[in-house]
Amino acid sequence: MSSPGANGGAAREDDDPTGLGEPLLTNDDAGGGFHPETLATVVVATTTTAPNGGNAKVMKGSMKAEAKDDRYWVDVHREVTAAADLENGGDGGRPLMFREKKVKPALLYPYRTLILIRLIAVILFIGWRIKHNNSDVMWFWTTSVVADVWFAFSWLLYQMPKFNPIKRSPDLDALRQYYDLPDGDSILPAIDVFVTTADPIDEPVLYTMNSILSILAVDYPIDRYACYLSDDSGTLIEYDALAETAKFAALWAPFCRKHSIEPRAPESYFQREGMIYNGKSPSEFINDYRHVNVEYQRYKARLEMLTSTIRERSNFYNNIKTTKGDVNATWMANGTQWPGTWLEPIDNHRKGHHEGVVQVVLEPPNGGKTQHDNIVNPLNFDGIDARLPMLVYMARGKSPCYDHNKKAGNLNAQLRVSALLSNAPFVINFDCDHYINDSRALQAAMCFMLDSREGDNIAFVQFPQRFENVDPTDRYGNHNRVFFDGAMYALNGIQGPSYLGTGCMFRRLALYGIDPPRWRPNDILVDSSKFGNSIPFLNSVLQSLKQESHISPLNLDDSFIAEMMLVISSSFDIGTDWGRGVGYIYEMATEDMVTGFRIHKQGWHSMYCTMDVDTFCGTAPINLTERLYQIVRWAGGSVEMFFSHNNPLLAGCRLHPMQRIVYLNYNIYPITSLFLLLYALCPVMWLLPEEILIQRPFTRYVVFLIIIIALIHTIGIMEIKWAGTKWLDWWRNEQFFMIASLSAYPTALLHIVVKLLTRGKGIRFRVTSKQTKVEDNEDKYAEMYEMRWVPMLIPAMVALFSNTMAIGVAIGKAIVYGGVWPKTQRLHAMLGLLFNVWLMILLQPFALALIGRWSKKPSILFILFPVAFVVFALVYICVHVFVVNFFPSMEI
Ligand SMILES: O=c1ccn([C@@H]2O[C@H](COP(=O)(O)OP(=O)(O)O[C@H]3O[C@H](CO)[C@@H](O)[C@H](O)[C@H]3O)[C@@H](O)[C@H]2O)c(=O)[nH]1
Ligand SMILES: [Mn+2]
Repeated sequence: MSSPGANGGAAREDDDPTGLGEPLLTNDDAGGGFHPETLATVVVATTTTAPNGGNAKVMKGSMKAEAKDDRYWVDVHREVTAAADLENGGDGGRPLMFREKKVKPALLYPYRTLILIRLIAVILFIGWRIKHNNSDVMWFWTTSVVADVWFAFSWLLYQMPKFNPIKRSPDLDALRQYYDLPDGDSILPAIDVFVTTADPIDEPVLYTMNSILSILAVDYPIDRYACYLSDDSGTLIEYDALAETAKFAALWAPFCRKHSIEPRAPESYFQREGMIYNGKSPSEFINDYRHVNVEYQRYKARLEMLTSTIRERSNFYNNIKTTKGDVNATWMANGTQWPGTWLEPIDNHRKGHHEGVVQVVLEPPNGGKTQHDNIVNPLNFDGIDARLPMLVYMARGKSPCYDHNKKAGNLNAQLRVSALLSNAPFVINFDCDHYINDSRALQAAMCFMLDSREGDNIAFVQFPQRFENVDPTDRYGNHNRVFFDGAMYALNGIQGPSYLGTGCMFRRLALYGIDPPRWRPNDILVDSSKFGNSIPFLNSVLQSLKQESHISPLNLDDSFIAEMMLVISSSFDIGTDWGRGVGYIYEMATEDMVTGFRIHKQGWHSMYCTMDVDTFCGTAPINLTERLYQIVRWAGGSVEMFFSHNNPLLAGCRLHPMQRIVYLNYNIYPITSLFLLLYALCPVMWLLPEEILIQRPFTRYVVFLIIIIALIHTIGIMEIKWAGTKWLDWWRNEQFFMIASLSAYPTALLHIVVKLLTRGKGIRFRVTSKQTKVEDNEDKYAEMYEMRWVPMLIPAMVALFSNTMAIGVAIGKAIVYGGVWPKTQRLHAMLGLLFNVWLMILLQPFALALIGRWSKKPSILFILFPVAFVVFALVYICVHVFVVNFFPSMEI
């Protein structure tokens, strides 16, 4: 295993810090050999000028990240005897490789009790409302009681599965002990790593390549994993970029291994400041760093030039190789025509209509230490493994006649190509904008897959999604911690987390629709009606069943290439089980949730893995409209699932009852928005001349509401304690639920209704726009301040506007009538306003979005809103005076 320890042993331990001109560290330890583990804290930081003119802060000390606040968790000790282990399907000799924690009883029991208390309070409340069916508007009363019943029901579905949260973390030492051989080799199983990209413009190549670099430099036996990039645009840019990346990786990967660099995505690495040096060659570090940084800048420049490089090259070849009048082809560097999309698109060479492409960019390492004999490395990589894993570019074939099934189709094509080339028993997939932030990631996932207790029953190991481009106040709730931590820890205590689309390692067999060991029949049908018509692929499935894999020297002869073209052709899936019972599931806007569901319903388990350092990191849409589009897709996909054969109510008995409730909750939560929409428009009642009350006695009603809302918040506060999130995360979640309820959720529901009525297509997968390059001086969050108008924003606009107006009118009315209103009416007005203000606070991020660049100072709302209230109050008073004088019979 190429762990830092393994490499470092052979690396030179030259600690002389003076070579840098300034002392790097002043610690007694330094003289007698540097032991990073023993240095508790950062020692001394020094600043050297990096070649690009920026400053590279270098620190030395322990990388041991401080353990996150574990005050609310206790260890679960599960002693596993060899016999029990065998019973569980283990091999009796394998160690336990992950640790489990559960919430401390001192927090867990009060938490559960409060949930029960709230449930009772809600039942009493609804009972009370039904008993006192006194309202000024009967239809509204009825609707609101139905709404309250719905709220209670959906909240219960949401809260119930959280009765037993579990936190799991990998034990990497145990893994090393068992899988590292004394000679430095390793017997870890093979992994196929997938990256998907849809387009080089919408998804900047630099992000994708950073993701690839982080994979090529990951800490896993180099000959035991392979990396596949599947490019849905089929452009030569992605392929050439990958070739450039392979060249740069020959420098980057050994540099990372030598100096234990984290993270191993260079763009993020070079941007981060104050990193702690944890490698074993500090004296060579600054020099190496400078060199690699210069090379990285050059590599980036080459990536940026790619379009023009390809254009010039193509012009050259078109001039010499084709006669006038011929179409202008796009040419590869080796002088052959690119089979995919061309710069000047024509039929068969345009996006959505082209042949499949598979190009092996890096062959599997041959076992020797030098893979790139032709590349002379100027740095001293003695004793460092400078090899790179196998790297493959692919683009599936596309034709206008067939549905491509978006990301799911892309991943399935990757599954098949990798089956032919490497057929690893485990696969892990990444979105192109997510990279490995902790190089131990793949080992971490393995700790779960190979654990002797439950390993064999685990279909997938999901890691949290973390984002690095989000503004510090997380205005649009992008971090989604309530979901990624709260909800996922909770699922960990049942059958396991749902699949979240990226950063998830699968057992290949589970993706193939094979049952977990407990339920696996003796003879499994592997035939073409299920898996498609390719004999080599069917053979690979049989091999997988025997847990065999091969990353061996490739024999890319014509028949093999033809076979690869077959399995990625646009029609290969037709008439097979792909996208239904096999692979990632089609026909849903969110392939992730439904794929996870399909696997869970077969009885497989999944695990949620968290580490001290964020394992993976990605980007999120920080523009409100983009964010809402994403929500429409997620919500739409969740509801769509209910109306498909993947309805959780129809799933067999292998699905845990609580897990069923979890999926049911995913299916129905967007419906809640319809009732919220209704309540949000209530303030319009202020515009009516008379006092209108939904429920009488109104004061008691509001008191009930306050108690129930306060209980939600108290439960929320307890939840953030065990989930380890911040109060702001939770609050943003509340706010964003309201905003989405007035925009994205109803839109998603509308889509589904139209789909069901017209039997048409569902919500399309609109690729989330990625932040394009930000110039140094430019505002990093410029995207956030940009308002993009779309019809889906209308309900939220109306709610915000009518609330503002209602508060203004209410103030006007209080001024006009305040003196004559009876005391109870004054109280009612106060309580009603409380509701308005509450809604406004929830809609605050939306209000900020509306004012665009002005929202750079969010406190401006404290001026804008009062001004609006005063204006509306004045308008009301004027209208009132006008009406009183000229239309005395009217009342307003
Ligand atoms: O036709 C397509 C469309 C998308 N993708 C890829 O799918 C990934 C995710 O797309 P993105 O637009 O970034 O979606 P997000 O909203 O950011 O993705 C979230 O939501 C998706 C489900 O809706 C999950 O699949 C993702 O993992 C999850 O991060 C990217 O790598 C794309 O390249 C394709 O390969 N082909
Ligand atoms: Mn994304």
